[in-house]
Amino acid sequence: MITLDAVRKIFKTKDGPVNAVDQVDLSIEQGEIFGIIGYSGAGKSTLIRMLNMLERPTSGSVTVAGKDLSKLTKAELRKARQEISMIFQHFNLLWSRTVRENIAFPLEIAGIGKAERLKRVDELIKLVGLEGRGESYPSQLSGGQKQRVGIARALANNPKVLLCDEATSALDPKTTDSILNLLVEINEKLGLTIVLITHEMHVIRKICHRVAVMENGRVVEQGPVLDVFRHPSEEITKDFVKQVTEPEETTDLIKQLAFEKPQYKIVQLTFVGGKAEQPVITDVIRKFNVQINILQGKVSQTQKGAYGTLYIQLVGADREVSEAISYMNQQQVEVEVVSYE
Ligand SMILES: Nc1ncnc2c1ncn2[C@@H]1O[C@H](COP(=O)(O)OP(=O)(O)OP(=O)(O)O)[C@@H](O)[C@H]1O
Repeated sequence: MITLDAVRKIFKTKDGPVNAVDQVDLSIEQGEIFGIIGYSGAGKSTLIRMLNMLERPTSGSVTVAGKDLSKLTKAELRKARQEISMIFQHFNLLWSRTVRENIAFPLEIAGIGKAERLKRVDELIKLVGLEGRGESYPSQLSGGQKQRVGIARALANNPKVLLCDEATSALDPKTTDSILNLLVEINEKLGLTIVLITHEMHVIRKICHRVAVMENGRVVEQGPVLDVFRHPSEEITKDFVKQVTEPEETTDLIKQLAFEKPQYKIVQLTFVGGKAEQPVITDVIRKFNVQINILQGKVSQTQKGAYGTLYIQLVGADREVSEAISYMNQQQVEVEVVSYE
């Protein structure tokens, strides 16, 4: 559905050229929810804005639904943009228009007649769960409701692709969850391709099928979400994965234990599915003369199944502990001895 081939964007500034996006290749399938994660300044906004030519690449090509966007005339681009909608962190609603009028706006621009417009607005209001709020003004809505208007407006002309620019970053965790659930619902119901940018790994974890990690304008790692969670290869990806799997308190506790009792090993077990770790722990206790203290455990749900981490402390003689670790290494879990030097 979307192909980026050697895409670069260089901004000319008074301080010299800025390489915002540097030789990015990406391929996003139809019907996929694809996440791009990176810290501030990594080039995410610039990249997503090139997917609808709000920003033109300095070189390389962006193909969406079979069309090379940089080769389109102005009129063709306007038409193509009806198929590539966007929602924003700060909603970008028209404040003097009601919810219904905001949603109707792109339909007016597309020249849709009044009767059809009214019918379509009713459908969209229902789709995003805003029944009864059609006559309200944006200033009378909560953040989550405003984003629902943004989504309804973006869907008005039946786009093929929805671009989400930090769409939940201004929302509290509960509202974020409800908007993410709505995006999944739309993806499944309409078969819409969704590309989102974020700096929050739990957004990726919760709704994305695949993820690309950006750093200094480049995509440094990409893959199915569950694979990236299990085997992050770059340091930056490991940091993002920790946002979800390793709360700060755990890090502090582990550091303290490692300092106080350096002779005991602390091990992180990673497993896919909810039950995999249970037999391993029982087996280790039965087979080896070690005591196991469970420090922290967490199971996170992704679009493609559950992913869990468990931190344990192994207490026992060196040899028994090493043998227990080798044994765990041979089981259906990934094992990493944690150290904080
Ligand atoms: N219009 C512009 N002119 C000059 N430099 C720009 C422009 N837009 C972005 N940049 C620069 O390009 C780099 C990437 O910025 P970009 O906004 O794409 O990153 P980001 O990952 O989206 O970060 P953030 O989430 O903070 O917006 C930054 O160094 C930024 O200063």
